[in-house]
Amino acid sequence: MSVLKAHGLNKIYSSKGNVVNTALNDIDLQVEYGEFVGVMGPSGSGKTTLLNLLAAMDRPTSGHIEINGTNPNKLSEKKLALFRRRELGFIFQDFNLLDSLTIKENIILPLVLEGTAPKLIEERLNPLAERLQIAHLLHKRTYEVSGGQKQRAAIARALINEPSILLADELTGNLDSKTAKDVMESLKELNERLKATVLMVTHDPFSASYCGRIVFIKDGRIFSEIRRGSNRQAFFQQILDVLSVLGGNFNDAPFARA
Ligand SMILES: Nc1ncnc2c1ncn2[C@@H]1O[C@H](COP(=O)(O)OP(=O)(O)OP(=O)(O)O)[C@@H](O)[C@H]1O
Repeated sequence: MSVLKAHGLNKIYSSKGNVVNTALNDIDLQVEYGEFVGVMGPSGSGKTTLLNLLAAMDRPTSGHIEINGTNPNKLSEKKLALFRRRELGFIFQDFNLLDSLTIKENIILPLVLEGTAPKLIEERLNPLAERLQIAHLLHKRTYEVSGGQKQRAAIARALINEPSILLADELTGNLDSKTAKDVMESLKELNERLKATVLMVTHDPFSASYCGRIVFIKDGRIFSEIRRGSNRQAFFQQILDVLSVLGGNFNDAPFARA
């Protein structure tokens, strides 16, 4: 069952009627229920643009998107806001937690906004916090916990309303390599145990090696796609091989880890 279907996506940035940039060109992408998909590509290849379109933050110039059977671009502003809150979970590089709230208040915010009953909120929160190993931190403020713990809280917040798909943008970009590994292992476990469907944009081949499939884009087009076998280390090597063919700027990526 497909959770996400994108067909023939084009995005042209223009200014005063003049084409400034063709950022995406005829992108077809399908994500199945329970998949863990990575999107990689050199700087400027169109990854953020693609994520923005899939997150319904921006509209394609042409093409069609369907998430859980709904085309978000056909919704009114009000319905779109609800759609994004119910169907999509977001994880960002800089966590996007509210510093004035506790970890628990941050995590449950999407349910509070929905007017969910406190009992149901607790029933959703507790197993998720346990699984992400942040149950002991729920009453702390964001500045009292580490970067990895903040990102775990952000993952919990993204999953608490059981979205159709989790969209992540460089979620390990602000984490050291050991913390990045721990966070990716947790995300992989949530993907496998809860069948959380994940689409993640990343520059980091190590983080990407936790995905089940990687889609590479170059100059706004799909360049290639690889699937993981049982061995993560072998997949890591395969990713490096594609990146070396792909070229572009991956200098900030930690190539040495496996
Ligand atoms: N608002 C905009 N107006 C005009 N051009 C834009 C705009 N946003 C992005 N672009 C251009 O579209 C292309 C794709 O950009 P995008 O940010 O999607 O790439 P990216 O792969 O996410 O890059 P990075 O890895 O550096 O974040 C680039 O050529 C970029 O300069």
